Amino acid sequence: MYPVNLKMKGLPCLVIGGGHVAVRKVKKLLLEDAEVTVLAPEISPELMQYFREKRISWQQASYRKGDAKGYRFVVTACGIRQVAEWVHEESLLQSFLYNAADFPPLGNCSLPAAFETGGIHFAISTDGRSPAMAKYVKNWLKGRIPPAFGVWLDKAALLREELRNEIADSRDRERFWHMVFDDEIMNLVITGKLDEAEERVRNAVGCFRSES
Ligand SMILES: C[C@@]1(CC(=O)O)c2cc3[nH]c(cc4nc(cc5[nH]c(cc(n2)[C@H]1CCC(=O)O)[C@@](C)(CC(=O)O)[C@@H]5CCC(=O)O)C(CC(=O)O)=C4CCC(=O)O)c(CCC(=O)O)c3CC(=O)O
Ligand SMILES: NC(=O)C1=CN([C@@H]2O[C@H](COP(=O)(O)OP(=O)(O)OC[C@H]3O[C@@H](n4cnc5c(N)ncnc54)[C@H](O)[C@@H]3O)[C@@H](O)[C@H]2O)C=CC1
Repeated sequence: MYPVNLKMKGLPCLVIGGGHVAVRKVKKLLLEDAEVTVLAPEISPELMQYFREKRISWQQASYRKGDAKGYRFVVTACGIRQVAEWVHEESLLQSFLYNAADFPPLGNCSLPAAFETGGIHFAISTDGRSPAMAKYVKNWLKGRIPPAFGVWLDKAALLREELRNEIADSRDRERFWHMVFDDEIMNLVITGKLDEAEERVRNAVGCFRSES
């Protein structure tokens, strides 16, 4: 498994099937501003609502061989093996990403249980062995990420831009960031002593600047 973050904005995506699994995949794609087409003879009320609001296109049909052509990300969620086999063959010929939600071994990628908090993205996968466990671990982790992490990320991102020019050497920058994210400073962050943590970082910046 090779984790990767995909930019989906405007990407033509096809979801085959219109039941509850399709709804979950469509929702995630819409959150990323993908261009979504659903292909199914019947769709659930939730998808019908998206269709009426023009947030998705709907091809009211059963899948025919070749229908995936032109799409960059394709999901099968109709539970029909023949359809998944066709899409599998097409994914090999046309190199699109294929999430086989109904027959996972035929696809070339899967979706993790994911969440974002304070600008930090988490993705949990069990490599298809127990999606329910991935969901549980997601919720377990969600409740354990200190809100201060998000505040600290904002500070770190600003400092990172600032220091790119101020600490000339890339190795020094690397050493600096390892120091910022050590347990001592992060424990200050976690216990809400953000001002103290920031002061330590700023002092350290001073040292690095005078060294370089
Ligand atoms: C391989 C994979 C392919 C893919 O869909 O990408 C896949 C496959 C299958 N899932 C099935 C069942 C369930 N899936 C869920 C839920 C989720 N499934 C998701 C991902 C994945 N599911 C990929 C691997 C993820 C990993 O590596 O762990 C999540 C994480 C992400 C998402 O879908 O967006 C999302 C949680 C979202 C969240 O909350 O964040 C639940 C629980 C529920 O719905 O509450 C159940 C019932 C309980 C159970 O079976 O565990 C079945 C039918 C099995 C059968 O017939 O019995 C198959 C097909 C099969 O296994 O053959
Ligand atoms: N990956 C995942 O997270 C999960 C996957 N599954 C699997 O996903 C599949 C779908 O599950 P549900 O959404 O609950 O099913 P469902 O029965 O609610 O929906 C099936 C949909 O496929 C459409 N359909 C039927 N034949 C079609 C065809 N030839 N071409 C295009 N669309 C067609 C139907 O009109 C319907 O909209 C099942 O195989 C199930 O085992 C189930 C749970 C979770």
